[in-house]
Amino acid sequence: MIEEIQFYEPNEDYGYLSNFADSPIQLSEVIWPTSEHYYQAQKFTDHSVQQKILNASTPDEAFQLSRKYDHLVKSDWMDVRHSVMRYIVFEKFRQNTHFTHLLVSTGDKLLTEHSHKDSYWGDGGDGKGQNELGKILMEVRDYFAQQEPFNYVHFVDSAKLPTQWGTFRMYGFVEHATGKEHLALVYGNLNGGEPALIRLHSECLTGDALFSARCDCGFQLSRAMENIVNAGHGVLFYLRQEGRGIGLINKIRAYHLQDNGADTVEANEALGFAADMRDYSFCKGMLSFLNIESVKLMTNNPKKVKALEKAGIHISKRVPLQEGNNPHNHGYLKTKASKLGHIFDNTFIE
Ligand SMILES: Nc1nc2c(ncn2[C@@H]2O[C@H](COP(=O)(O)OP(=O)(O)OP(=O)(O)O)[C@@H](O)[C@H]2O)c(=O)[nH]1
Ligand SMILES: [Zn+2]
Repeated sequence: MIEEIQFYEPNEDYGYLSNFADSPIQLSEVIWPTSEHYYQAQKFTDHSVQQKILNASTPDEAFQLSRKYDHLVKSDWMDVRHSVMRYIVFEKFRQNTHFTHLLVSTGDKLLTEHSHKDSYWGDGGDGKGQNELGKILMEVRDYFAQQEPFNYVHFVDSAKLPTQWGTFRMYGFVEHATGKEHLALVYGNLNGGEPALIRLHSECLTGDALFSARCDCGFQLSRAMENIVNAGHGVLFYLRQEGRGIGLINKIRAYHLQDNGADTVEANEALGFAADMRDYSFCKGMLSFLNIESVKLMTNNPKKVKALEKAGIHISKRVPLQEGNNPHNHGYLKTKASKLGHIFDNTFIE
């Protein structure tokens, strides 16, 4: 495992850590294009110089301008520059939360600005520099790693997932509280402005992978993915909540009780579990990572709607997902309606 992350150019790996990364920061009425613009402008008391730097078209130009006016740098700059840098790096991550998720996902790795030109903010290229910018970034990371929604999950990696309907981008997250590995299958562009069509799909190995007809999960999973592709954009969150949170082996024990006449709620309770053990709060971390605030939610389960609303997500619409009714799961569906509050059209389960 890499223990050190070296960064420098904004367009390279981990470029978001650079002060040159495109990350608008609003301070009172002013929007600074990057933390570099702000940092360079603070060297001067002359307002016209500050304006020129603010309006620089690139962080590089902002840097060059501060060199051009070097003779006007305020006398106490060397005393205050470190606190200016810490302030603006904190604000950059406070206001650009996707970067914050990425920063937190670096875990406890050493962050080093690998700069041949700067042995104060960087490592001097030979590793002997002070790396003060890296130290600030690690401080900021430790702070946000304790804050919601960054403390729920951390992003690890993503990859293409071609399917029969279309190619999704699969994002892998690890839930801090349980260590469980959850997925977000993203399709299309989520930044189009309209609410994303999403599904919170609880893992059901028997239904999702073993073609079980005793529940509706597998039928719902395929339909949900097809709906997302047809909609042009959306996310299927695949949540490791097997057995409504009791796990696969306990679900088999519950099925065994159901084979002997118990219903899906009675079976859970006979095993000492609540009817539904799932908690969706960690989804807040994945939704925030993807910058999702308003959704159309494919579900028949009002509890999921409430869970997302509690997480501060706006549900613009609940989209029913009534699939796979068959003689083997008819009783199960009726119990979900009568005991777990699921909403089905009469035509679906009568
Ligand atoms: N304990 C238990 N879990 C079950 C049973 N049947 C399916 N599951 C699990 O229930 C979860 C799916 O939940 P459902 O209640 O079917 O549907 P839902 O996800 O709450 O609601 P929808 O979003 O409308 O699908 C999966 O984790 C399944 O493994 C059962 O009889 N007992
Ligand atoms: Zn199932």
